[in-house]
Amino acid sequence: MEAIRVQGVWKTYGNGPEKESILRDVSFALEEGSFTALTGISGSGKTTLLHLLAGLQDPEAGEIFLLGRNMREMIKKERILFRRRHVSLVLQEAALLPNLTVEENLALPVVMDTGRLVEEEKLERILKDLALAEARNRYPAQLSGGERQRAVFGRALFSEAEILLADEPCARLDRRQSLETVGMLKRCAGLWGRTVLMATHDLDLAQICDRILTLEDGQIREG
Ligand SMILES: Nc1ncnc2c1ncn2[C@@H]1O[C@H](COP(=O)(O)OP(=O)(O)OP(=O)(O)O)[C@@H](O)[C@H]1O
Repeated sequence: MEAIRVQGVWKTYGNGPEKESILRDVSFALEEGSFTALTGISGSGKTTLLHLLAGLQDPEAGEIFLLGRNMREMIKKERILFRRRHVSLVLQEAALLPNLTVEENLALPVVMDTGRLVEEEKLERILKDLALAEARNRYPAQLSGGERQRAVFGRALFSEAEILLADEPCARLDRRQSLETVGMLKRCAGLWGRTVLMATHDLDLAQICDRILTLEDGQIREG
């Protein structure tokens, strides 16, 4: 099944002569469980596209289907709740709460949101799969950049959102950490059956993914 379908999407910024269409009739689909890189030069619209998928912005034209549901056909409240449950925008490491340990950072948002008790078994598995078991009781300031990035991803996995959108997750990591992190994200996404779209300007990192989509002149192309 398709996790994401984008059909004829347009996004324009500015007014009058300043008006510029960043996305022009963009269409593509991502299969469930796939790990895709979204590449393109700076300013090509990668972040804009992720924000449209996450619902932080709306397209002027076109349709966005998530898990088979057309976002345009939902009323606003329903759309917000749907995205909150099914889509996670994996932000940078800074998004971790500094006064909480790794395991608290992973589990607390879900516990607070749903009122459910922490599912210990699931927590253990995620900590293990992301090589964070030893770091579970440490605070974000006591982690390496790679560990922090994995913890942010772990939180998204714990949330059960089927769709993970990551914007330059390795921006602050060095080469070795970046390659390791993306390799781990890919394995984890596969193990946990999540659909991941990762924006990156780094072509070496993109090569690790199952598929590469490139934004160029407002259009998307394969490879
Ligand atoms: N809110 C906004 N208002 C006006 N222009 C915007 C806005 N957001 C983005 N832009 C412009 O749209 C273009 C695409 O920006 P976007 O951030 O999506 O690109 P990107 O591919 O993610 O770039 P980078 O790799 O540098 O992060 C840029 O030219 C940017 O200046």
